[in-house]
Amino acid sequence: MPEAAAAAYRVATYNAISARGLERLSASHFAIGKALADPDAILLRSHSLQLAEIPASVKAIGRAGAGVNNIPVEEMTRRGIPVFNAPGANANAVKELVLAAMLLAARNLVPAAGFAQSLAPGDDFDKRVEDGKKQFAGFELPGRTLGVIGLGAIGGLVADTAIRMGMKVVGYDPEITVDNAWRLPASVRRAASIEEVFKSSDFLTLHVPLNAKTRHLVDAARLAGARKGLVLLNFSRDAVVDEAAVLESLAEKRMRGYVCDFPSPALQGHPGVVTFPHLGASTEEAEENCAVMVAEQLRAFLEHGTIANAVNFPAVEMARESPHRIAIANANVPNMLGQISTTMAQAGLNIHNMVNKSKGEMAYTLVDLDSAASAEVVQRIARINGVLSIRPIPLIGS
Ligand SMILES: NC(=O)c1ccc[n+]([C@@H]2O[C@H](COP(=O)([O-])OP(=O)(O)OC[C@H]3O[C@@H](n4cnc5c(N)ncnc54)[C@H](O)[C@@H]3O)[C@@H](O)[C@H]2O)c1
Ligand SMILES: O=C(O)CC[C@@H](O)C(=O)O
Repeated sequence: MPEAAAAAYRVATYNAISARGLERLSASHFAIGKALADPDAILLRSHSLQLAEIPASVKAIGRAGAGVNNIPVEEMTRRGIPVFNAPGANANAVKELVLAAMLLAARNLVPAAGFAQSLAPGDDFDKRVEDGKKQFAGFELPGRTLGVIGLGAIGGLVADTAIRMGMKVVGYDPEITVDNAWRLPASVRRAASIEEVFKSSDFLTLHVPLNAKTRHLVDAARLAGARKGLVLLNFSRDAVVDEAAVLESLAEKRMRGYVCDFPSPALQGHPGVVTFPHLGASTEEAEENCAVMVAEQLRAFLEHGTIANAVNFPAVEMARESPHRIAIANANVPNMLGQISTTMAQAGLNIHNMVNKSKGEMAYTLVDLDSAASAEVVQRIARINGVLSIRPIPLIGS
């Protein structure tokens, strides 16, 4: 493909990425293609890279969404590769589906719609409608208690909307950010423990990332302590819930229902379960928001080395004042900057501007030089113990 050969950067896509996002990667600089070979960046949604061989050419991964459990983030960090996501960009879409889930569970809408659709035509049609409806009588939401586990972008919106609908909300999030805490309505009650949320909720909704701490966060012991008649809503990830424990609780009629975004063979056909095909972020608006946000982040990183919303890298901004920029990811240990700048000085390079930020065990440095670093100097820096990746970033014309 001649265009691909001419472009400065190659982006391999997996899953359907909104065209509005891809437009942010101009054709003059970016060759974009499904599973393109030797990519500089990978742009995906739920496609799993966990067992994939990620090519040596890859410099960044962009997740057009929130959850990054489909990406081997720790391995990427060791390789000095940032993993970007789109925080909050699909939160409203998920919130709306959670509301739909609460309403459909409270009013028995799925079986009721199935019943109405299944009625055969006949003289007594209207009578059969009226006789049948009794079995689907439900309840209303005001005054009921919604437990929210995880009060980030989605959990915060769900809590706020539930309060506006007259529900009581009890929340649990030991790692809540100050900004998210400020955004919560004052009437959200803070639970002292996760067990307290199970004990006091009519509905319980999960909005945590899937990781080692949240795997099977909903298990048999917690469900045993739940309020009778609980409706569990899972729009987080399948493995946050122990499905076998949920099915047992439903069979014993302790739980009223389980509504989730993750169908599985074990859940198929169960009358107390409603599943959707991972639809939470599937709105035009959310797909566009996520794709635009992550495409812009990838473009800024590839063209200038700056970083916003990487889950494993610090945020780094530096106005471009030189065509000779170098980006270095390194272990966050003493004397890395000293060794890097000494190597540059020994090669006669003058540092025009520099920024260094750290996040956890890794750090990231952007250096603008007054003249170009030779390939040999770049190699010398790459060999410094603790340097994870190094990339000269030429300034490309518009
Ligand atoms: N169904 C879908 O299509 C869909 C769409 C978007 C997000 N998601 C899932 O929802 C998750 C949350 O998305 P978000 O945008 O709200 O993310 P977010 O990062 O804004 O919020 C996650 C919140 O969970 C909290 N948390 C982490 N561990 C916790 C724990 N052990 N107990 C309680 N709280 C904990 C964090 O402190 C944070 O406030 C994503 O990671 C993803 O797995 C699903
Ligand atoms: O891309 C999707 O359709 C799902 C995204 C969602 O699971 C997320 O974590 O943002």
